[in-house]
Amino acid sequence: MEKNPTMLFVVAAALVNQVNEILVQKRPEGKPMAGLWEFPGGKVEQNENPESALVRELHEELGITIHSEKMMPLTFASEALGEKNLLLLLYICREWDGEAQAMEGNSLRWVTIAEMRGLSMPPADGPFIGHLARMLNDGAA
Ligand SMILES: Nc1nc2c([nH]c(=O)n2[C@@H]2O[C@H](COP(=O)(O)OP(=O)(O)OP(=O)(O)O)[C@@H](O)[C@H]2O)c(=O)[nH]1
Repeated sequence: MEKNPTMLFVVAAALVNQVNEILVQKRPEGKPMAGLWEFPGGKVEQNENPESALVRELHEELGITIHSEKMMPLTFASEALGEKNLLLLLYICREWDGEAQAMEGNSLRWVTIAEMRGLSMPPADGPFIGHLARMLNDGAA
């Protein structure tokens, strides 16, 4: 990471419940892209790998525990973000311990794919919806 300080590594999870709804959270006021709905997650810190960053972020944000063997890489997005390039890794996860709660006060919603299509989300997330739709319709996740 030190060799490429312009790259912003972010991990996020599509948490899917038993009725194929996906958890999204609203970006809080005061943060860039405030008010947009996003997948829970955040920046990978130095000396962290993506999976441990995701475990940490979901615990901080939602109070749940996920296990790395239960998270499957789904797809990624690469996009200019200010002076940096965002590399956003999306995982899909159907099993975790605990019940998701808004630990940081963000609004949370469980939405269907159809509902997700109607939400305002960060630009990088747009293509994720089609990937998720295919995955859930195939019954592969
Ligand atoms: N978590 C998350 N971040 C996303 C998504 N899509 C997307 O463009 N991002 C971008 O990825 C970056 C994640 O930063 P963040 O501010 O949430 O990260 P963080 O929790 O580590 O925040 P912090 O800087 O306050 O510690 C933001 O620039 C955010 O806009 C998404 O679906 N989920």
